[in-house]
Amino acid sequence: MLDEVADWLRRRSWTAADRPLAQLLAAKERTGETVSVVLPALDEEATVGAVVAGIRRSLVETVPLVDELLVLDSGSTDRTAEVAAAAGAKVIHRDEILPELPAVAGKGEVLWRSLFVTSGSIVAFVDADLREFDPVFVSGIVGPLLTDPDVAFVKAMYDRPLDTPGGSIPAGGGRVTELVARPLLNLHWPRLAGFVQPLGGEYAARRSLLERLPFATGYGVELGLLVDALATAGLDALAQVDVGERHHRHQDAAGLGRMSAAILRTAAHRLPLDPLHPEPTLTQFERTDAGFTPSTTRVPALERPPAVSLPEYQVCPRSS
Ligand SMILES: O=c1ccn([C@@H]2O[C@H](COP(=O)(O)OP(=O)(O)O)[C@@H](O)[C@H]2O)c(=O)[nH]1
Ligand SMILES: O=C(O)[C@@H](COP(=O)(O)O)O[C@H]1O[C@H](CO)[C@@H](O)[C@H](O)[C@H]1O
Repeated sequence: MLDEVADWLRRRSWTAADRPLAQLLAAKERTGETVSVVLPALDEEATVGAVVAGIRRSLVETVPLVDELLVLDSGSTDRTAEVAAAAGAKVIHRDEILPELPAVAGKGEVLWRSLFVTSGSIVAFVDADLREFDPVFVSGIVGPLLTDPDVAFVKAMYDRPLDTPGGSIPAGGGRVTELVARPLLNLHWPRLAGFVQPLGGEYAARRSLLERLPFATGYGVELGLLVDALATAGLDALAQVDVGERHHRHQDAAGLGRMSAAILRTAAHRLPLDPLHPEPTLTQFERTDAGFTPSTTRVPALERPPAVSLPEYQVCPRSS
């Protein structure tokens, strides 16, 4: 892990408890910041209501942390819109936004379009397929943006069990994160190796940053925004907050394959042109009593030349 990342982990990695709600409300009052929460939703009738109700009850009605709560309908064919509206969200269909620019399918498409129909100086994105949702997912990621003017982009970090019909497998979730995104970032953007959940769907940022970034229209949006936020705002403007444990609906291997392809394409579009690091490493994280503890291992990079290029190579007669 780069020294810069180890230092970043000490300065820009927090827990939600580090900023009590009262502190956030006072900061919001003082700074005049406004908060929009956006839920991208494609056929989420089973879960969107509880997520919306949780945010509305805790962060709109009980305390005025959230000023705008929007469900962006990504072309649902179920009752997502009705359920979300009944729970108290504003609901806008992607086709209602920029009709002269026909919408394409994808999560990133609706996150990008949400910027045209929201007004908060801070925008927080929250998946609509979350289960056991806790409003701290929102207050945790919004907190640093209210109290630290130097921070512009905040990712949630959490334990990610894999919930199966047979039970919950601790740390089994985040499969594309562990198999695709984390290796990609460590190899090509090692300054982002400190992010525990680089693909997490819960993150918040200043509008003044988001409006200057391109949005990959598909599942590459999280990786693209993280890489571009680093390039645009610098590592010190990025942060992460531990908000506990995340449960969500899991896709099958085929779905994760399509997601991985989108992420790899988004990364390929941004690959830095500088030479590959001669001794790359991979930093992974484990939840311990001290929080998310990093462990770094070397990535084998040595390649042997073709055998024929060595004089020692004699074409040995094939043994019968
Ligand atoms: O084309 C899409 C794909 C996904 N989503 C939403 O984006 C969030 C994350 O998508 P998903 O749950 O499929 O990703 P996963 O969490 O499985 O990686 C969910 O609220 C989806 O409803 C969306 O709005 N449009
Ligand atoms: O992190 C991951 O590996 C994937 C899949 O998670 P699971 O293996 O189903 O827990 O989930 C995330 O990735 C998507 C692409 O960035 C995001 O859009 C989702 O919000 C996030 O859940």
